[in-house]
Amino acid sequence: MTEHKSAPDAPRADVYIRKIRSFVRREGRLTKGQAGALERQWPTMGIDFDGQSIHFNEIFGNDQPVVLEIGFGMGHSLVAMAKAAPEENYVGIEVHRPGVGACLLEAESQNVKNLRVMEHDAVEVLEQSILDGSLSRVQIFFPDPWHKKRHHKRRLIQPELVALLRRKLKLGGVLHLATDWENYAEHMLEVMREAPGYENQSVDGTFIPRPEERPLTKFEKRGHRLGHGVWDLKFTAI
Ligand SMILES: C[S@@+](CC[C@H](N)C(=O)[O-])C[C@H]1O[C@@H](n2cnc3c(N)ncnc32)[C@H](O)[C@@H]1O
Repeated sequence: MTEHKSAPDAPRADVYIRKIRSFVRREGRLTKGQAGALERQWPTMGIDFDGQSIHFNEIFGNDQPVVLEIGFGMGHSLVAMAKAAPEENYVGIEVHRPGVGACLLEAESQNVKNLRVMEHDAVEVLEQSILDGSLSRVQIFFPDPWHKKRHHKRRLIQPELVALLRRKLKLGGVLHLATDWENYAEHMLEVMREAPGYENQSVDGTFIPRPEERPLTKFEKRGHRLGHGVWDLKFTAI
């Protein structure tokens, strides 16, 4: 694994993997609380995306392991995980501004310090700014399932993305995925089985039991209400 890009501050225009977005930008209105938290906390907890390399040790002021969550929604589970593990650094990337505001509001009320957030497309951040071998864990919980077959190409979990994530993970790092949509769970397993450089942590080569460290997320609760199952996958970078 390379620890650094050869030209650390050059945008990686050569590695763009796709233009199909996994999200539709919604102009959600911020609550007063979310807007206030964004204003107060962004200067310390926000990372502006500028296409340049991000050096986590400089941002956090230490070299603790870094956990990245993609699409954290309202961020409550991300804040709970960061609070429960002060010996790790957490970075969340989300495109939905009210979610970013809600996450900062929760982080503020929980006095969480080992968390930074970005408001941008995670795929672009990974392609352009996150250094190879810099992540200890990546978690993607309940990504949009894009139910209709003609929309499956919008699903975040695709061979190109998991290959990109493999480069960003350290050796021995972990990719943790969860979904409440059976067809997406099968798709994730298929993609991961074919992905070079990963080993399934499941004893039977499929899914793992729900890990205790994953707090209940908003979308998991919604899945329960709708009578959906939940599928967790954990793969180690080898
Ligand atoms: C179905 S929600 C799940 C939210 C949360 N993980 C949960 O379980 O409650 C998926 C989230 O992923 C975000 N998202 C989708 N594609 C993204 C991308 N490329 N970069 C960052 N966030 C993304 C969406 O804005 C949305 O908030």
